[in-house]
Amino acid sequence: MGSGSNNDKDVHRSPSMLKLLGQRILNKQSTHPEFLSATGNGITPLRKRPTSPGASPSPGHLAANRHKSPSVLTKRSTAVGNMHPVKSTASVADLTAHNTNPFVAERRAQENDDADRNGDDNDADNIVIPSKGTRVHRAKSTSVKKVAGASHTHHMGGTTAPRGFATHTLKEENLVYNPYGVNQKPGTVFAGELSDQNKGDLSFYMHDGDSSIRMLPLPIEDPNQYLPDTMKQWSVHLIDNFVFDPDNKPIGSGGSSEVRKIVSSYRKKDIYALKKLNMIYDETPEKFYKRCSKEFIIAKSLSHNIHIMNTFLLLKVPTTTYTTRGWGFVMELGVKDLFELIERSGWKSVPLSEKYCIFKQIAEGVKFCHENGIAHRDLKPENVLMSRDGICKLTDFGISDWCHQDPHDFTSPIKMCKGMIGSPPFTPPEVMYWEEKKHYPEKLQKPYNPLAMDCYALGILLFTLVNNVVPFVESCNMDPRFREFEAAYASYVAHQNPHFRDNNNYKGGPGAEYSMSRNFKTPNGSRVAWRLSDPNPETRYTMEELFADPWFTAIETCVDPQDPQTTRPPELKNSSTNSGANEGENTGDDAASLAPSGIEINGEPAVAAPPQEKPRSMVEIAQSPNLSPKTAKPEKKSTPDSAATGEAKAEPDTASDDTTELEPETVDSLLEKPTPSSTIVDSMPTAPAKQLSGLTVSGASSIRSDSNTASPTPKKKQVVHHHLDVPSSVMSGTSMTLRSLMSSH
Ligand SMILES: Nc1ncnc2c1ncn2[C@@H]1O[C@H](COP(=O)(O)OP(=O)(O)OP(=O)(O)O)[C@@H](O)[C@H]1O
Repeated sequence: MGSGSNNDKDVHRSPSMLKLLGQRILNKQSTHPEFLSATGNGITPLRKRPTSPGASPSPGHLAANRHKSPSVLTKRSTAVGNMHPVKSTASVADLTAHNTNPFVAERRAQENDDADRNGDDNDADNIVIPSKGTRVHRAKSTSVKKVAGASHTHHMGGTTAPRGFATHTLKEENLVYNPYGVNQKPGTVFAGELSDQNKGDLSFYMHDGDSSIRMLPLPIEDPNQYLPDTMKQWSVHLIDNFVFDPDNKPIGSGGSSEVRKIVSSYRKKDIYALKKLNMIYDETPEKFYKRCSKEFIIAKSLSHNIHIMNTFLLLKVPTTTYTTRGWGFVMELGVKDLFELIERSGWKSVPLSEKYCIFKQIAEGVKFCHENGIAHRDLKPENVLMSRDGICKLTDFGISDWCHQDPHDFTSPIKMCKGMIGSPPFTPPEVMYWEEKKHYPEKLQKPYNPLAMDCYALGILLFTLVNNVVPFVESCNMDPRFREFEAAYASYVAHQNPHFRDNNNYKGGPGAEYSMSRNFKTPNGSRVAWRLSDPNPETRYTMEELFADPWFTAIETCVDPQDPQTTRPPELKNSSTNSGANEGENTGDDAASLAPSGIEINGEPAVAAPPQEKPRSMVEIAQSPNLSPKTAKPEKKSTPDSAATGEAKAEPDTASDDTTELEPETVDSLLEKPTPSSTIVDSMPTAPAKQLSGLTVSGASSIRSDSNTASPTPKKKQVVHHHLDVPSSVMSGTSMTLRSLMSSH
């Protein structure tokens, strides 16, 4: 970016910039540096970008705002005035279009029809690329028109695209009260379809069975119906073995989920994250189940690597004070995500060696995904979680996909993708061409390699880690900053380093005269970032090339990628579904004897004695809802005390103390029954919350030095870096703001 330095100068001295700063400071919109964005002035703030079509240009990086509905964020950001209208991140609608789950047989003929109509963006019938290396596109015989049509499937079928999707700035959107606090996206009934007469009528939200309501109809499906045999679960109800954390605040939220802490009913120190999944747009329940089960299958199949967030269970979540009924993942609990670290003012002072360590850990996670036939497709700081011992772990496989034409055969060719997915600017230009709103000529919309997409995101992540800001808002030539980058790239290769893109050429990359390279301090790090962010996917670094790069291989990390996962899998003692599953057949009262075969958690059998019987499906239960007296309940209800000590078997519904043990209960009634918060709180241990709150506070003490509360046999990691020790000095907001802006590029 030859002109980059001049531009940078202008940025730093621009009177309009100072004026803008003054306005912002006076308006007290925020004292945080990244809140002060400047369009076109070369400063691109880091903003949380949910993978969502309704993603607003939100100041979503502020912790306080992160749990609020996008509607609120949109309003706020509009008020901020000059903030970039950050365009849509990948469409949540894409999630539905990408929900092909090879493990689920088509359940309805109608569903088949739907799939055909929508097309599958992942279909790559005649598009072949060798798994290794050459990145050759052989154009499909499909007409351009058809390809373009396929892109519409990413937006819920073109004309049926939800309102709000095409208008990312959502100017017309009304602020709508969301009684659940769940992350309803603009374009759903809450923002787009709510008729006037319904506004303000809270009962409207509580209705069930109306297709426009984002609530699953009863009965909630049994997750086992959607899982392959090897992943079938003995227990499928959250309340069988977990309780909500008394704190009960969401710890994160995304375009289609809300994340809360839950605790094992038996071990108060075993704290997990519950990713409660929400329906999106006009998604049908069937599509919701397929989408979520696909995400779970991918996440779980990858949960054997230290750099992947461990996902344990896919469970039915009841309606409680804090959640609506549905499905949720039980996951390893992260302390914070990488976005939260980068947004801290102290991030700029984090030594490069630590940033490179984080980068390498992320790359290890990506490599593991690819080696296991999965493309992540939505890499960004928000989707990198930090464990309590400071290890980086990839999460959110919501738009991930099997990347080989035969998902089970990793030697089969790479399955090329079509359509807009991902989160700008981490989405590469070849994918951005599919963004409908950009109106790129259809001839530019070529099938793309999802692995190259991940490599590009890694490059932008490296730039972001090193420069403390994203390099541009979107990786497309409609973004002036990206245009500069692209031009600088071409110029550098043409005039300064003609062999830059050659294999095994490890000459240094662009130097300090390029603003994006200035903070690397080494042309070798710059080389890796530029090679990964190559706008041309044909010459972009592959993972193999990255892992062969001498600078990259020399990066010291604080964890060995071969280390085992450290989070203890949740203990399961109770299974309310299966306790009635085999009535009349099962002779044993022992819960373990009811477990289906093949259940594994973290590679280990969930129960000792797998039985032969199939778990009873929700359909079967719905047809014959009474539970067998013999197997209906554990023999004893747990008391708060016994739950805390882990001595007694858990009782799923601690509120129903006066219910007789043998009283027939339907799954519907279990799901319908709200869990009174007071009861939950009573039965909750208090220690974990305290310990966790200590962990989340930034400060001098290292997270590593804290005891590992999740694992009974914590593996002591070698302390090399303290990734979680990033101070946030917001106290002198104004000066910090100015200083940050002046030095950010
Ligand atoms: N296991 C976890 N532990 C702690 N926090 C988590 C966990 N999983 C997710 N989070 C938090 O919740 C946020 C949203 O999670 P996630 O990205 O998985 O949801 P999503 O709905 O798929 O989001 P997106 O809009 O990116 O698709 C994350 O950025 C993170 O801050």
